[in-house]
Amino acid sequence: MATLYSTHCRSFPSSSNQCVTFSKRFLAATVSLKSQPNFMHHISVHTQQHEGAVAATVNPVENNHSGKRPKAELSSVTSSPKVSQVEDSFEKDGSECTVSITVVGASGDLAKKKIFPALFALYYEGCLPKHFTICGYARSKMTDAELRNMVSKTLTCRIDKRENCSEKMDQFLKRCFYHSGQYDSQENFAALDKTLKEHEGGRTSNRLFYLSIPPNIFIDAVKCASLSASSGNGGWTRVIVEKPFGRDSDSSAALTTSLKQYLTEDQIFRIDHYLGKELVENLSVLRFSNLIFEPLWSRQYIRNVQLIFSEDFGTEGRGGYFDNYGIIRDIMQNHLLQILALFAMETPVSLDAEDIRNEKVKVLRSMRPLKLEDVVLGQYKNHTRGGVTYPAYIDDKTVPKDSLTPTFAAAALFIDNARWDGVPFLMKAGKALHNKRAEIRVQFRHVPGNLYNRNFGTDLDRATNELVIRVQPDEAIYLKINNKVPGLGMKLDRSNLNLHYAARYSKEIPDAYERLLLDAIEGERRLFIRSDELDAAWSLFTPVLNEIEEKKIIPEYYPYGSRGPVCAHYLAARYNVRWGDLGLDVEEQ
Ligand SMILES: NC(=O)C1=CN([C@@H]2O[C@H](COP(=O)(O)OP(=O)(O)OC[C@H]3O[C@@H](n4cnc5c(N)ncnc54)[C@H](OP(=O)(O)O)[C@@H]3O)[C@@H](O)[C@H]2O)C=CC1
Ligand SMILES: O=C1O[C@H](COP(=O)(O)O)[C@@H](O)[C@H](O)[C@H]1O
Repeated sequence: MATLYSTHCRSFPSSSNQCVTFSKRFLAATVSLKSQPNFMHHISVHTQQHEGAVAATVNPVENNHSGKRPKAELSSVTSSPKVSQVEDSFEKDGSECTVSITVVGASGDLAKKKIFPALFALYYEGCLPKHFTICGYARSKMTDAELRNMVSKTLTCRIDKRENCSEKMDQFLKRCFYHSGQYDSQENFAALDKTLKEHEGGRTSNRLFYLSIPPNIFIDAVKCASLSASSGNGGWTRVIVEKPFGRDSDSSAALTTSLKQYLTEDQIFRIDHYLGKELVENLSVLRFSNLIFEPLWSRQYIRNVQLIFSEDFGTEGRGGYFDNYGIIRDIMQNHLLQILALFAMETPVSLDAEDIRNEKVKVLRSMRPLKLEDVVLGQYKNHTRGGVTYPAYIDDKTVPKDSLTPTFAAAALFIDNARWDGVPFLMKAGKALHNKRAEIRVQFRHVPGNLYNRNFGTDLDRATNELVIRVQPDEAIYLKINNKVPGLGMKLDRSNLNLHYAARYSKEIPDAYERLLLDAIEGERRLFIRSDELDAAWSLFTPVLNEIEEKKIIPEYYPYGSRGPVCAHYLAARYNVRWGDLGLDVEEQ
């Protein structure tokens, strides 16, 4: 089974008698579960006729809501006439399971922009189970038809497969329903439970709640969902929680404690959507499946690592949320730190979620808490270019005029372990900069000796090998090397060995939310944040965040659309580093 690792879409065959169908990827990732007798006694695996799919029939080990994938079960069923008119997947023998996905906060920005489109993409790709229900839940009054109309505006057909798209959209929308209610009303959630049951038609119900709501109402919603709308008949109940997971160590711990009053850790899927991005997912593959990289992956050969995030727009309507958090909490403590952990962790024992997350926690716990002198803060100010005036951060109506909240930060972090001792991990994240980009840059040490030094002139950094993993946009992995310019002379040049995804693969890259939603449905936790990871992440940033707030540190003001504060260069220079994204080679622009 270990050789089955594959990113093939996980299709759900329609034959009955299969509560849960797993991807090859999942089977590979769960190899280590062999050692858990309870798991292997209750799972039988057989291959499907068609290429790429492997199905597993799972019998219940015990009947509870732990959210572990193997606990799905078969159930007896009674048909709901209302539902059976809509859905053709009802199995008369009652052997089917169903998944109900409730988007809590369905009227909001994230739901419209990301969650519903991702669910449609999964449906389009045949990745959802045969029988499923999607239910929007929010306080706004809406009919099913109004929800469908709202959702339909943001659904897109996949670029590489437009066939039957509108037909598929209609079919998908018929599976979408809406239920209006308060987030703190058990009664309203009990009514939701009733609606879900009607759609589930007596099948074993697996329930996924996606909390797409502001953090101050997370616990109310979790309490009500858990007490009044959990799966009641042997299926699992899982909750996807969106960031922010608190704003420092204490509030994060308090959130975890409150969540655990109603859910087990296994049921909580803390989402960091950067972990669902294709090139972040590829990081471990690149490193652990290519002999040429892993031996170089240490202080011996790597001079510094840079994690860079930039956006070419400001807070744009999200200032109310952002002002309470700032860029360090919004991007660094989660997205960039998660990438860093995956980049720097030791080889996990297996691809099992717990093995990977154990290694991530270890590396996070080996890091030094960030110090104020290793941080640069910035905030964007207005700027007029080409007759257009771009607003300052404090021009956002939801932001106080005297706000010191950083919209840009650069930081130098260190991992005090044998592999990374002394290697600066530089982070840079900002809004309203000159471009939109997320990338990992690995700068290698200079070649020892001076055979070709004079060909590089005085600037040895020009000759440094650099591996760039461009997460977005225009995904690519390229390695900067030195080579000879063809001809009779001896002139050296810099070139890129380039894996440019758009040129190499014609298939559209799935959105991060698609991968993560599918993982949550399948019970794959590898890309979700465990509570001890979260604690370790906050421990690194909480002291400096407190100090920034207590000392009211004034950020450096940078013009909207610029490259950000100049001080970021001084920070890098202190560690003998030059930001790789500045002197961009022509082919990188
Ligand atoms: N938008 C984005 O790009 C991203 C968002 N997130 C996180 O995802 C979650 C949802 O984000 P987003 O959709 O932007 O959030 P919204 O502010 O759009 O809120 C979602 C819904 O929650 C309800 N709501 C809003 N404010 C309140 C309130 N004070 N009390 C009770 N209900 C309220 C509203 O629905 P109704 O009034 O109908 O009940 C609203 O439509 C948040 O935790 C956010 O931090 C994370 C990453 C990116
Ligand atoms: O989590 C967040 O991410 C977005 C950036 O996500 P991307 O996938 O578009 O790169 C960021 O704009 C937002 O501030 C932050 O909360």
